[in-house]
Amino acid sequence: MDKIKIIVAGPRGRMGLEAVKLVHNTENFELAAVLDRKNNGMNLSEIGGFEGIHAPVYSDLDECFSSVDAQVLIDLTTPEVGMVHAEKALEYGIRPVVGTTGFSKEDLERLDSLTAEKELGCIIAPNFAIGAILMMKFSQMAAKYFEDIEVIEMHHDQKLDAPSGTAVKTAQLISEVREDKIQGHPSEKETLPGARGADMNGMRIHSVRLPGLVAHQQVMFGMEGQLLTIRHDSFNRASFMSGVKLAVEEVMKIDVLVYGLENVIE
Ligand SMILES: NC(=O)C1=CN([C@@H]2O[C@H](COP(=O)(O)OP(=O)(O)OC[C@H]3O[C@@H](n4cnc5c(N)ncnc54)[C@H](OP(=O)(O)O)[C@@H]3O)[C@@H](O)[C@H]2O)C=CC1
Ligand SMILES: O=C(O)C1=N[C@H](C(=O)O)C[C@H](O)C1
Repeated sequence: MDKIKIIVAGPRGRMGLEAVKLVHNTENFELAAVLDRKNNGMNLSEIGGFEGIHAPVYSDLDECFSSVDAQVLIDLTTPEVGMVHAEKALEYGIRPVVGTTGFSKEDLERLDSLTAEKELGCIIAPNFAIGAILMMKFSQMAAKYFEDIEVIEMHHDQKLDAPSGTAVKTAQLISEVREDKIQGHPSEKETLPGARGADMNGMRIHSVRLPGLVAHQQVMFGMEGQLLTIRHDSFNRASFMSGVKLAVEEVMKIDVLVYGLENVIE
């Protein structure tokens, strides 16, 4: 079987480093190149932490996509850059697997029409960890029975976007089965702005940022006399990698945009 040739964008990042290792260590994957805003023209193996992993480093998108023979781009950067990378990749016939979070509704719509136009698969996965996907699915199940819901997502303090992509996706999945409802006391007043968190269709989302954390979320469902809490914890970035592998394999089989790995996992 031919190997899937992959470009990783953001290789020096926390997730990018793990993704490079995953591609390097997976039998049917080949690391074709990396996209890095620094180190243009170097070989990845010359950069600290990547000894023995050989791949050309590009900083220019067009140069990279036009000269490298690749089928998949794994993007783990920032929302602004990730969107440019994904659009450009599709233009060059490369299928994006995007773990980067913080994309807007308009970004997703744009990628949806671009994938349709190009007839190429694209996967946007706010969370690659199987446990997190189950946490989201279980939350959607629970929301059929509990209408009062608060999401608490907790991350390391270097995270750029809030709320997390996972929290947004969780609230979207819940909104598919829950009637919009304003929660709390009808006359409640925030004496400190933001105290009640972000509001999505009446649900509240709270973002905690602390050093030492990796990625954690609990969804709390309240009802008279009872509380259901559904929680997931990622203690390291390796927890996301089986999902990245699955997404790369799946994106080769589809010709549409898939938003969320729950649509791929049975
Ligand atoms: N889907 C999932 O399961 C997961 C998704 N994520 C998401 O993945 C993304 C990356 O997270 P993480 O690895 O922790 O972040 P890091 O900050 O560790 O890595 C981001 C990388 O992007 C690069 N980058 C930043 N700005 C630019 C730019 N303008 N041009 C090119 N490259 C750029 C950085 O390069 P430099 O070092 O030069 O700044 C860095 O290598 C985030 O959006 C995060 O939310 C994270 C974990 C799991
Ligand atoms: O930035 C992170 O770390 C993470 N980002 C994703 C998100 O925003 O949900 C996935 C995971 O929570 C880790």
